[in-house]
Amino acid sequence: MQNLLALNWKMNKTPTEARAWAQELAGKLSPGPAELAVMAPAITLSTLAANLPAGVAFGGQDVSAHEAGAYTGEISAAMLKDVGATYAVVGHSERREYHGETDAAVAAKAKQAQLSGLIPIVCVGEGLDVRERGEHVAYTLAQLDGSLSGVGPDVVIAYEPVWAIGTGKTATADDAEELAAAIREALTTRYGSDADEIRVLYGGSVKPDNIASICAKPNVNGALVGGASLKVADVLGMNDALKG
Ligand SMILES: O=C[C@H](O)COP(=O)(O)O
Repeated sequence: MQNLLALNWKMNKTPTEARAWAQELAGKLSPGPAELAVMAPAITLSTLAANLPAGVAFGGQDVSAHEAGAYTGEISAAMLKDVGATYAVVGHSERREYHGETDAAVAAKAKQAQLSGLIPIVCVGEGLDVRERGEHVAYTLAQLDGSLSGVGPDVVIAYEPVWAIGTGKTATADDAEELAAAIREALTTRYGSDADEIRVLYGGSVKPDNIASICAKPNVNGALVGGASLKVADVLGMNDALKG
């Protein structure tokens, strides 16, 4: 399965900065080995559509659970699809923490994304307190179960331990694999053999110097990257590291 390098800019880059980033990438990227996808602020997506090199996908960082209508400030799945998006991140820990998103809300967003032909990237992962109690596997699988209620198998899962996000504390490759394997097993229970095609990403302080060992694990199929997605040099470094 081809690794997915999903680049989450979070609330960074104006459309002008996004254009410069995309043009720099277009000038320097050589094809493969990972699939690249930029999860960017919605206001930059048309600019990315016009400037990203061929083969580099993009998507939203969130999507509404509603199809259309009186939901001020929301972005619908159909809107993302119309500008050419392939993916939509749902249930990122920052949405769960700062916007109170529940597993049920995340599942509703993922379902709405799929109805418009987008692939949801469903994020799960435990906080430090849960990890220290040794309950990280059970916690994350319960979150996964609730977040996939009614969601079909055309999905990507991102395991992001919250304590490793933006902190410089990376989970070890073995930590990532422990959860990726548990997630794969849960996906197999839910989707049968379709689970073999579902990419399970790791996220949390991924950089050019640690991505290769993490993605070498059998159940890890790429990374969801925050801080190291902002500079083209780091993105090229991560992509090169996956060449092995
Ligand atoms: O979506 C990305 C994750 O939150 C990881 O962010 P980070 O690479 O800055 O730790």
